Amino acid sequence: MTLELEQVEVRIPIGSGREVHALTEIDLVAVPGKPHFVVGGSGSGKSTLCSAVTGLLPGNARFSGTVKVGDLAAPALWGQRGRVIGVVPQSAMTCFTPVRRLGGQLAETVRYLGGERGPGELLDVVGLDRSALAKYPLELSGGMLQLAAIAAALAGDPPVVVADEPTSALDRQRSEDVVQLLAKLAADRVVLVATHDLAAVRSAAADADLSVMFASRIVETGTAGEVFDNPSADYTRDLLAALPENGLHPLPWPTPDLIDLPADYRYGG
Ligand SMILES: Nc1ncnc2c1ncn2[C@@H]1O[C@H](COP(=O)(O)OP(=O)(O)OP(=O)(O)O)[C@@H](O)[C@H]1O
Repeated sequence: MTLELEQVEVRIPIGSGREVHALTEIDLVAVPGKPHFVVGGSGSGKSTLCSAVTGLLPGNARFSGTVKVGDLAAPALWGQRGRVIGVVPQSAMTCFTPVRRLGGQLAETVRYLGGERGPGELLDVVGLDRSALAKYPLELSGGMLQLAAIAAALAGDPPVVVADEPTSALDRQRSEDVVQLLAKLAADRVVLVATHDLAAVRSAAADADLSVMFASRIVETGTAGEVFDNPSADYTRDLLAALPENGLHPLPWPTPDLIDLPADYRYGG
């Protein structure tokens, strides 16, 4: 099953007739077999794109366009969160209650979603030792907790998994481990990952698909290796040059806030 976005737009009213142009003319196709990463600067729209897929947009957001998995399109798709779309949150801490052991929480999630794999099998899939089942969330490290959150996202056997900044609380090595795990999980399901962590994508998943966002639009899509070695958009070139390992050159053009953004706004003015 394929995840497809066609001409998706999201506008968020902020009062006095003004609105944030959070997503504009988004076309994206993510397929099983390789992960699809979405990268871009802060405020470019990565999280909103994830939310447009998972149905977790702000209540007052105006959505238009098509988001579908196979024949199931939003908004009906959004009602199948957990079963058709598994969600890995930015902070793993927010998806578990601190007062119950991990095993019970995972078992309850599996039961609720009607999943076929039990908590132990789910931990096997993400490479977390089964001893974690007897622990409280606060007894697990940040990296272990993020793996547990990925296990929870798989509890309903969804054909699509969406992860919004799954490495933002992790150090370099743990980030690469998580990106590698998500790439592995993409072998037989769609995996869409929003991240600012270009370095982790580069080192862990060079044959992944990559979309680059700037100011609410996707400005470039290709395989990660191609985009890193031969970027076609000016914004991608400048973003890569701004990485610490490339000399930390600041972006020469400003990043706009997205309030009432003119329709013809493009990087470089
Ligand atoms: N609930 C909201 N109300 C108003 N504006 C919002 C809301 N949520 C997001 N935005 C705005 O939408 C735009 C896109 O935000 P989004 O969080 O999707 O970007 P991002 O690329 O994920 O950024 P970051 O990497 O900083 O998380 C930003 O201008 C943001 O301020």
